[in-house]
Order: sequence, then C-alpha cells, then structure tokens
Amino acid sequence: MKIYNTLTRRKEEFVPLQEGEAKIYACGPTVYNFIHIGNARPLCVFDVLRRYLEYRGYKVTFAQNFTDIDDKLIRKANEEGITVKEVAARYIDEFWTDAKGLGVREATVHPRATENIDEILSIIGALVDKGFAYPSGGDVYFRTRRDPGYGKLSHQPIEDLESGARIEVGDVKEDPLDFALWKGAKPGEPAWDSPWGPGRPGWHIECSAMARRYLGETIDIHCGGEDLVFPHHENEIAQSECANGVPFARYWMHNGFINVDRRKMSKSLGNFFTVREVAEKFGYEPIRYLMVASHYRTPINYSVEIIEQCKAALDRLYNCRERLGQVAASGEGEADGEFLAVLDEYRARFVTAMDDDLNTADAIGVIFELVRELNTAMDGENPSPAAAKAGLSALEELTGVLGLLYARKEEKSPDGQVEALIAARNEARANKNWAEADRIRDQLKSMGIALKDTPQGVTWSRV
Ligand SMILES: Nc1ncnc2c1ncn2[C@@H]1O[C@H](COP(=O)(O)OP(=O)(O)OP(=O)(O)O)[C@@H](O)[C@H]1O
Ligand SMILES: [Zn+2]
Repeated sequence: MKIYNTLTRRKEEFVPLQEGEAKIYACGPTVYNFIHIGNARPLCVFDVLRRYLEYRGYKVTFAQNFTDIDDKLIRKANEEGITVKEVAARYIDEFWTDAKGLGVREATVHPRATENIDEILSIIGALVDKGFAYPSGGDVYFRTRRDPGYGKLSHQPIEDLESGARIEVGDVKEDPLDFALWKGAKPGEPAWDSPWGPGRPGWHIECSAMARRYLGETIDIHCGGEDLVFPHHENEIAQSECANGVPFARYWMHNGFINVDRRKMSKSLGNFFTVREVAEKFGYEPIRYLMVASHYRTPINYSVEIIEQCKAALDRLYNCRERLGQVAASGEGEADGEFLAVLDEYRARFVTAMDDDLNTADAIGVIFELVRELNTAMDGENPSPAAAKAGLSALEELTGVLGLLYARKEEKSPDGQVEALIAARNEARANKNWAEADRIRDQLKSMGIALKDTPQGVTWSRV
C-alpha cells in the first residue's frame, strides 16, 4: 500500500516497523463541545484506514486520545459552574453517541491526558535533563532552536518562523519560538504536582506521552487533520525525538478540510454544523458516506444538497443489498465459476484503489460498478440464488471495509419484507420502470401475497 507522507511530501510504500503490524496514533478531540462535521472527517477516514489495514491482514493497534484538560475546557467549566472533569465526562459521552452513530469503531485504547500525567512528567524530565527544556516562572518550555530537525514536517525553515516573533517584556520564555510543555497552576485551575511546581500539561506534550506509553517510541502512522501539522505535530516530533533519540512516526497522514463556502468549518469562525444536528435531520450514515466518498486529502465543501446526494447514493447500495438478500433467500445451488471470477475482479480493483493512498473515492466507484453488475444479474428471468449470495457477500465485504451499510438492519419479519418489496415496487413505478414493478408483483405473488391498488395506496393480503 502507498501512503502520502506529509514528512517527505511523497507517496511511499507502507513498510511497518514490525512485519504484519501497524501502530497508529490519531489526535483525538478536545472534549468541551459537540463534534462538528469537520471533526467527523478524521474520525471516519482514519477508521477506514484501520479497517483497510486489518482487511489486508495487519494487526492494528490504534490509539486515539481525549484532550480532557486545556484552556477551552477550563473556560467552559467556569461558564457553566461545573468542574473540568464534569465537562470532559459530558462531552466524552456525547462523543461516543456521535462516533457510534458514524459507525466508527472504538480504538484499541482511548487514553486521556489527565490519566497520563506521570508519563508526561517523565518526558518533560528527560527533555530538561538533556537541555532541550527549561523551567521558568512555574512553567516549563521547550527550547525550539536546540532541535536541529525543527520544521521538517511543516517544511518551513526555522528562520521563517523567527520573523515576526518577538520577546515581550516580562516574557518568561528565552526565545519567542519556545513553547510550553508544562503550565504553572493559576488560581482555581486543576493542577497536578510536578518537580517544577503544581500545574498542568501543555497540549502537544500529551500526545508525545500517550503515543509512547501505548504504542512505543517509534510508531508507524500518525494522523490528524491538516490544521494540526503546525504547530501541534511539529511540536510532537520535536518533543518525542529529542526525548527518545529515535524517529517518532514513520508516516504522517493528514486529512483535508471540510469547508463551508470555501472556508474551514471551525468553532472559532462559527460556521459549523454539529454532527448531531445533521444526524437528526438526515441520519448519521450519510455523513459517513460524505467522508468516504472523497479522497481524504481533497477538500470537501459542505452543504445540505451534498448530504442529500449521499443519502440517495446510500439508498442505491441498500436497494441492491436488499434485492440480493431476497433472491439469495429464495433457493440454493452453486454459483457459476465465471461469475465468481468477475466478483474477484471487483475485489482486486477495490484493493488497487485503496492501495493508492487510501483512495476511497475510486473504491466507491468500483462498488457502484459492482452494484450495476449485480443489478443486471438480478434482472434476468430466473436470477440465481447462489449468484445473489456470492454477490451479496462481495458487496458486504467491500462496503464493510469502508464501514458502510451498517445503519439499516435487514428486515427479518415476513411482514417487513413484504412492505419493503412494496416500497421498492412503488419506487420502480415512480421511475416508470414498469418491468421492475411487474417483476416485484410476481415475486410477491409467488410468496402468496396479493396486491391491491387503492386511492390510499397499495394494500396487500395473503391469499
Ligand atoms: N473543518 C475541518 N475539516 C477537517 N478536519 C477538521 C476540521 N476542523 C477540525 N478538524 C480536525 O478535527 C480533529 C479534532 O480536532 P479538535 O478537537 O482540536 O477540533 P477543534 O480544534 O476544536 O475544531 P475547530 O477547528 O473547529 O476549533 C483534528 O484532527 C482536526 O484537525
Ligand atoms: Zn496530537
């Protein structure tokens, strides 16, 4: 598989540190609010990365943190008159509601910053000992200029960062480029003891600490949104590599933005839609579909129309699945070898697309071609139940890698199945697809169901 590596700005063959294994770290949400559609993108696309690597036989260890202490959480807690812990607990709960709704699997571990203070202090201690960090005014800062590799991820030479950066009077930093690893406690803020006095961790250090604790000093893939490249990920690299003396992450993957009118959807701009509000109107799955229908590095312009298109595309997939299910249930037999070979070709093309830097857009294109092929096969006089069964399993296999077709369960009750067929027939009629409408009528007839067209709609009875 090839992955576009932000570090080298090239697509590179993915070679894991240990054969057959992949250790992945994804920066998780700061839990002070509901997640918005922009935040849903990294959640969904890196869930697909994990599923795909597993599909290809890798043992994946996936860590995603919760940032449960920072300025925004403290502000929210003060606004609401509750503790930071309560804010975090509430929005972690809400996160799970949305993540599950989006079909995102739980990571292998979901560590929280506040539960990893010892590891954080151990990295800061190592950095101080090696001269890469210094305490000052109750805080501890990273000596950015001491790190020869600084700027390698965002591809900006340190001189470019220097311009505009100035030391303010009373500044506790030695250099304006230095950033905080530890922030001395302010009155009323949560604080932990440390060798440099009570305080709390900076944002960047928590990821270095949790990645090391749960995945090791060198990890295979580090991912997150494009906006995290600088300074967050640049700082993570600086901290981890200076503390551990080995490379931090071998591959860096960054998703592009969800935009609204070409501007990044973000809380600060106020141009965001929460996942919850969109899901309440359209369901969760069209949101996931939106994320996987594009290549993860391509910007997506969000609109209601695009969600509606996603919903319609999903309907086509579900309709095909349902049809296959019905034909498959109608008999037994062996599928034709040639047909099975055709299905395998679709599988191979799907893999080729995904191997090319997780090109889910092309992969979905292959799935829709498969759907056309399967619909045609089901259109015949006497569609083969065995072929339908094989087609169904190919369709479920490939949509499953993208984490799609999870929301609607197959109707198991006979009445539900009849209703579903009547709905499919109504749709066929609305599309003037008379042959299909007649076919469904006949199928129902063979199930002992008689239809009656009335001014109120179609009614049915068992004969
Ligand atoms: N508009 C967007 N499009 C794609 N990814 C985004 C967008 N906004 C945030 N992300 C990603 O969502 C993940 C969660 O980030 P985080 O919780 O820090 O969001 P945030 O910074 O609160 O969002 P905002 O940018 O709205 O303030 C990160 O990987 C971030 O890169
Ligand atoms: Zn991070």
